[in-house]
Amino acid sequence: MKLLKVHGSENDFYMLDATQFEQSLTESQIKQLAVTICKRNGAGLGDGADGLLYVDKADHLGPLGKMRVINADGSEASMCGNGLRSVSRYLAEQNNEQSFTVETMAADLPVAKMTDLAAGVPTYRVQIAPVSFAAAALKMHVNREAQKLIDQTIEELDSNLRFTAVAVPNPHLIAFVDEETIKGDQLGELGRYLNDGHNPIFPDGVNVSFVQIQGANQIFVRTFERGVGYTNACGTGMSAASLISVLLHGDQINNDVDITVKNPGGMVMTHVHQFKDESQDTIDLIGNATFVRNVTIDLEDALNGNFEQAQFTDTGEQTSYEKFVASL
Ligand SMILES: N[C@@H](CCC[C@H](N)C(=O)O)C(=O)O
Repeated sequence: MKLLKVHGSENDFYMLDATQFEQSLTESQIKQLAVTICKRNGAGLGDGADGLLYVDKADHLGPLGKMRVINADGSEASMCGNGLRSVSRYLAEQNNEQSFTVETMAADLPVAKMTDLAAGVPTYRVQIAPVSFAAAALKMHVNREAQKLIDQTIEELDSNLRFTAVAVPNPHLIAFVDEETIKGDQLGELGRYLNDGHNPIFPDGVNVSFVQIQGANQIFVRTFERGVGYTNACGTGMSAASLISVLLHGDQINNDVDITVKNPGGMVMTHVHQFKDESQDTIDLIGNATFVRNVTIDLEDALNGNFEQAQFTDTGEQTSYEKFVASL
């Protein structure tokens, strides 16, 4: 089996092209593979990963391919912004196309190759959509079954932080904080509680992001992800944070020019497109799609967590990415 280790803003994944198999993997094999290879600290394949990007043929005419996203804990997500950039690059290079759509769980999304952010840093734009603020879409039960949560406190969580919840279409909970809070432990405490599978507010879990406004059209976002934990960046989280920044802090963050979104793993650009009907809103997410290494391993070995025979070949792209981050 061939795998590709990829990342977007150091949110890292193993990408698996399902078309290489004569017989499709079963659902339980896909989940088991994600859980086994993504483990960190030497327990998984290589340095592990935040998730598995499962690339397959599209189910219908139009898209160049289909992306499924399996988190490191084996749960499936409806969307992954950082992952979609790498999948877009993979499909672009396989099919010699620059602009096309990719099927995802909730929508076929337009993607395109862009000018590289820096030398040796391949860059793609992906659309993040559909957007919904509805509690039902978020599977959220908050503040006596409020239908939306926009810039409100949640007393059970914190009496000062003001939260906004939005599905893009995976669920996100966003709060604007100061520099000390963004660096502190509260994000992890909230993230662990809201993703414990028992809490009454988000029983299915939620991605939690703290956002700091750093200047005109510049924000910093740190995310605790559902199904993973802290990640270096979350593409849908940064897109959701950009939309909420425009909504709540339009004096500093607006749609006139791209928004610069810094994160612990690097930087992306976003652009929010707003419509009268907010369910039509979309966000462009522009950032690196770095292929770090090719991996070859026997499928049965990978499923059984036996990684001794795995072969790794670095692409050399990571050096260019690190140079780019150092220049920020
Ligand atoms: N890292 C991703 C989001 C992956 C899915 C998320 N953990 C979820 O369960 O919703 C991104 O870049 O968007």
